[in-house]
Amino acid sequence: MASKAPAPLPVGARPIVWTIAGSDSGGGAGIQADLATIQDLGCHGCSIISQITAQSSVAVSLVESVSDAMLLAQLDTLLADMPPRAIKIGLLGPGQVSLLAHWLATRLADYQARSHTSVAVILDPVMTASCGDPLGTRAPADGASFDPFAGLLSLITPNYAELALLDGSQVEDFAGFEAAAARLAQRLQTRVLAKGGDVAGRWLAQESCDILILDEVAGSSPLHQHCRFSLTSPRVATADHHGTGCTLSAAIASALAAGFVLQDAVVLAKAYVNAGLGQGYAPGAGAGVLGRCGWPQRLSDFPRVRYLDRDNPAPLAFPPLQRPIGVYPVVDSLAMLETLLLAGVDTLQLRLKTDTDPGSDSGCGSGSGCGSDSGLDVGTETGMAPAAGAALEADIVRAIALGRDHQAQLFINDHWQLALKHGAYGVHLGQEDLAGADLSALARAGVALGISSHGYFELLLARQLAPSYIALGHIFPTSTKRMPSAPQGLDKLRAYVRLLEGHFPLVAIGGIDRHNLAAVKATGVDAIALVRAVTQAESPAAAYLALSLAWSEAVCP
Ligand SMILES: Cc1ncc(COP(=O)(O)OP(=O)(O)O)c(N)n1
Ligand SMILES: Cc1nc(C(=O)O)sc1CCOP(=O)(O)O
Ligand SMILES: [Mg+2]
Repeated sequence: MASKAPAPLPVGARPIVWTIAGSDSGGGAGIQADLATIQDLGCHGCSIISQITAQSSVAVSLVESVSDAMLLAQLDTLLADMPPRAIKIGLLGPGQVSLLAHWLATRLADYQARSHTSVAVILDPVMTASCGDPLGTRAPADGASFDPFAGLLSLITPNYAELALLDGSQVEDFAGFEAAAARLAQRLQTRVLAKGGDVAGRWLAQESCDILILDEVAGSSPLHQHCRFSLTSPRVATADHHGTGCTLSAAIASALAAGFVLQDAVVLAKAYVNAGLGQGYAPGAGAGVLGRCGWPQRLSDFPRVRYLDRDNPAPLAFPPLQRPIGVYPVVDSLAMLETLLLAGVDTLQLRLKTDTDPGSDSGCGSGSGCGSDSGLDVGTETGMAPAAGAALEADIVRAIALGRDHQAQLFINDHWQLALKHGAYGVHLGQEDLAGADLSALARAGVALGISSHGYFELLLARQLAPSYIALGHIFPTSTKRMPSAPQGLDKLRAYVRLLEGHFPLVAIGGIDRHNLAAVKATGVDAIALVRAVTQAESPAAAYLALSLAWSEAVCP
C-alpha cells in the first residue's frame, strides 16, 4: 500500500469542493465516495444530495429524487457561506439537469462575476450502477439528456458505455471511441475525459486507456492545449471497483480546487484511483469499493501519456550526470560563463536568447506582466538573422571549449543542433523545444538532456524520455521569463520530489535566491537553478560561492 502522506496543502487552507450527487446507501459510490475522496485529497467537501438510492453491492431497489425546492435550497444555502472552488456533479434525475444547468448559468455565474473567481465544474454522467441496475438520467436515443449543460462545464467524464449512450452510436474500436468523444466535446462545448476502464474485451484487455480531449486550458503550456492525449495504465485486476467513476471525478475536482491545471488534475486523479483499486475491499457480496490511499506518490500509479494528434518520441535514454549538481547557474553571456568557471562552478547552463526567438526574454523586466502567456516559446535557430546565427555558433563553440577545459557539466539551452554539432556535454530543452528537437540524435551522441516541467502532466511527459535531469518550475514568481503557468510554490514542489526522487535528479528553478534557498532544500530537491541570484549580483562569482555554501549547509530532512 502507498504510505499515507499529508496532502501537499497547508491544513486550515482546505479548498471547498462541492459534490452534487446521489446518496449510495452502500457507501462505496455517490456522495459517500466523493466526500471520502475530497477529504483524502486535503479539501473540504460539501454535499448537495440530488437522489437517494436504496443500494447495496448487488442491487438498487429504489431511487427517489429530492424535491426541486430541496435541491435549490442546498445550493443557495451553501453558496451564501461556503462557495466552492470546484464542483463535481454526479447522479441527477431527468428534471434535475435543466434545473441545475439554469442554476449554474445564473446563480453560480453571478457569484463568479462578483468574486472574480472561476469555479471548475466536472460532470460525471452517471447512468447505471456498477451492479448493472439503472440510475437517474437515461440518455434518450439521440443522447440529448445533458445538452442543457452545454457551455457550462469544465470537463465531462463518460465511461465507454455512457459515451456510447450519449453519442447514440455503436462504438466498436479505439478510433470510434475517440470520434465519439470528439463529438461530445463539440456538442457540450467542453473538454472530455472518455474513460476506457469498461472497454475490456472490446479492444483492450491488459491496459486501461482513457482519451483526454482539450480545448483552451488557462495556465498550461500552449503546446498542451487544443489537443488530444491518451492516458494508459496497466489494468488493475480487481472486482472491487464500485465508485471508481465517482472517485475519479471528485479527485479531479479536488485537484483543480487545490490549484492544479486540468491536465495535472486528471493524471493525479487517475493515480489516486489506481492506488485505490489496488487496495479495494468488499464489504458486501457484490463488487467491492476502492481503498483510500491519500495523496498519490507512487510513480507506477500515474498513467503513460501520449499525444493522439502528434508524433510521440520513441523510447530513449540519456546519460546520467557525472556528478550531483547542487547550485546550477544559468547565464546569458560568455563573459559570465568564463567568470563562473574560473570561480569553480562545475555545472552551469548557457542560455542565449536572441530578439528573434519567440522565447526571447526581451520586454520581460520586473513588473512587465511576465506571469502572462507569451505564446509558444520555441527557442530554435529558426527566424534568426545569418549574422546572429554565426555569432551564436561562435559563442556556443567557445562555451563548449571552455566547459571542456574546466571539466564542467555545461548545458546549452535551446540550441540543440549547435550543441550536437559541436559535441556539448548537455542540452536543456523546455517542453515546447522538445517538439522540434531530434532527440534520437542527441541520445545516440550521448549528449546529456535536461527537461523543464511545470506540473504533474509535464513531469510524466518528461520522465518518459528518460532524461539526465528534470527541472521543476517556476517555484516562485520570476521576472526573468514570461511563464504561462502559475508559480508552483513549495508544497507542490515537495509533492513532485516525493514522486520522482530516486528516479531522476531534480532541479528547482524560478525565483530562488539566498532568502528562500533553505526552504527549497527542505523539500528534498537535489539542485537549484538560478539566473538573477547569480547574474545580477555585484560579484557573480562571490554570489555563487555564498549560495553554494548556503546550499551545502542547508538541511534536507
Ligand atoms: C534548469 C532549467 N530549467 C528550466 C529552464 C527553462 O527552459 P525552457 O522552458 O525551454 O525555457 P527557456 O530557458 O528556453 O526560456 C531552463 N532553461 N533551465
Ligand atoms: C528560465 C526559467 N525557466 C523557468 C521554468 O520554470 O521553466 S523559470 C526561469 C527563470 C529563472 O530565473 P530566476 O532565477 O531569475 O528567477
Ligand atoms: Mg527553451
